[in-house]
Amino acid sequence: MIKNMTKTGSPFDPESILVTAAQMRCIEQELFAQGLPVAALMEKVAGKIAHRLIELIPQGQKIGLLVGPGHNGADTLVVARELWQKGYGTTIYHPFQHAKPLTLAHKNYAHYLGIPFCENLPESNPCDVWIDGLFGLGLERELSPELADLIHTINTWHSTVISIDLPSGLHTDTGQPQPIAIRAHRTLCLGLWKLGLWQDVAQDYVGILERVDFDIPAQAITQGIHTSPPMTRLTSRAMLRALPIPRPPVIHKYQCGHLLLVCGSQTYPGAAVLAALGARASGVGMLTIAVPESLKNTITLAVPEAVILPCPETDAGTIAALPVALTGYDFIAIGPGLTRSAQGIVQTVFSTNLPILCDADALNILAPWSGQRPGFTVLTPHEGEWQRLFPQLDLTQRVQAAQQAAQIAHAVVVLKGARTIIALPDGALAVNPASTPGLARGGSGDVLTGLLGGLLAQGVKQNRDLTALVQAGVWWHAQTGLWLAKQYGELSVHPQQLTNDLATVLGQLIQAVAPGKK
Ligand SMILES: NC(=O)C1=CN([C@@H]2O[C@H](COP(=O)(O)OP(=O)(O)OC[C@H]3O[C@@H](n4cnc5c(N)ncnc54)[C@H](O)[C@@H]3O)[C@@H](O)[C@H]2O)[C@@H](O)CC1
Ligand SMILES: Nc1ncnc2c1ncn2[C@@H]1O[C@H](COP(=O)(O)OP(=O)(O)O)[C@@H](O)[C@H]1O
Ligand SMILES: [K+]
Repeated sequence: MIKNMTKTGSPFDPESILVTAAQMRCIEQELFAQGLPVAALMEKVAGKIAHRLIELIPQGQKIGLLVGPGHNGADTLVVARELWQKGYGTTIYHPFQHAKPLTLAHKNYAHYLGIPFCENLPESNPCDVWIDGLFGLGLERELSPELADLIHTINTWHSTVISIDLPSGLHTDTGQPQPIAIRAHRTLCLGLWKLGLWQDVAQDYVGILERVDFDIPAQAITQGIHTSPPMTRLTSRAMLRALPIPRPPVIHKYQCGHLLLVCGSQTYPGAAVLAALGARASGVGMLTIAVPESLKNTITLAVPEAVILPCPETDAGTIAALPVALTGYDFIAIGPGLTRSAQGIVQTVFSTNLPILCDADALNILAPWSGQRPGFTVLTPHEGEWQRLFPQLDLTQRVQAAQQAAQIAHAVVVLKGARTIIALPDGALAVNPASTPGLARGGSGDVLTGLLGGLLAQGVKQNRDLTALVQAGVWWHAQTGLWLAKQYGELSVHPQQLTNDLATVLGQLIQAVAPGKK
């Protein structure tokens, strides 16, 4: 019996929680309802922001502070006061006629202190650093042309911009600019990570992402998020609870899972090799690879430990049929390099109730998606495959689209990209927060398919949390790319290199989080 789909990420590790604007508001309201004065929270939060800014900004730098009408602006006024009193040259830009009472109070006090105010931006950039406190999670409509203009000007000045909570103009939940947004060098996100900051579209705006923790009590977090399926951000701590899959001293290879990979064609023999090498890196106990019979030698040379299933092939060199019954395998991964003419075997595998992962051409053959299958199913589309699979789901809202697809297909949907999203049928969502554009090349996904297939074969055999392994595999794959990019540059992240380094990089990742652990 396959273990129920559950989520990783401790419920109270703030680093792993993603919230919408509405959830953050709910959490804040709980704090205020339980007696924490709004102004007290603001002082605490803004004090922490100011402390961080003093670490980041050398004395003597001229600082411009963009102050909005709400509490994002109020935070920034408190920061302006603290920086001013520490001797920084600060100027406040507050192009608003109205403001919330607390914002007004801090504005009056800043005037009383003699901090210079300006209504409008000057022609040329007067500051070394800008603090962006125009809007945070309260942005509720498109920016007016005047405000869009102001943001455009700041962006054209290319000076250092540090955004408070979110880059102003960015939608808190979708990460979409409304219609423009500050391009920050660094974003100091307050309290809990906002969902929008981790979307592909936001990556051009957020810069370096830091979270300013302000000790939100666990019960307030629970109260704010318990009514919706959890949304988590994959953290090393959580992922290393699932990886590496424990391997007791007395174990034999079949207890480490048996994966069947159905892949390859004469057109794409390499996809089968890369997927097989990805599976090897996963530690799977037994690997059987079904390929067109003409590829048998190629695969054997590349992956001598694999059992090859030479399949009858079409004139075009694609798999015509599977020569055996699909029994004895713990998991099946199908797709890499099949070409779209392998409909027969995709339907054969799909119509079983076995646990499977569909990638690449298996997805193209199953597109557009219809129906559900009883077995545990993982789909790993990139945006191109997505458009064929779920043409009705709007990809500009990646989060909602992934959640809807997971429910429609009753599958774990891995929507790959710069920030890969993993959605579950129950609506739970996880985002992989770090990767490298070095992975944006053909073959990276084939490696991921093999890696996930191998992990899931082990997971099924040992009755582990399969969705935790999908998340951990996505994280591991991206972290290995990131490690290579940092060590040797982005061009070093080619798929073969990835397969060579997955296992050793996992060892490094473990050492970084838990020195001494094997
Ligand atoms: N946990 C947190 O996130 C905390 C949040 N705080 C700050 O409070 C912020 C949220 O404060 P608010 O709810 O006041 O929201 P904002 O400060 O983000 O701005 C909302 C204000 O801007 C106006 N507004 C919204 N969209 C507009 C548009 N397109 N054009 C012109 N005006 C627009 C609204 O009418 C409202 O007055 C957070 O982002 C954060 O900076 C802090 O007070 C402390 C804790
Ligand atoms: N810009 C990017 N930044 C980080 N990771 C990326 C980026 N583009 C793609 N990736 C990752 O690289 C892999 C590409 O997979 P895929 O598109 O399926 O490759 P292929 O099908 O050619 O093997 C995915 O894991 C994806 O998350
Ligand atoms: K902001």
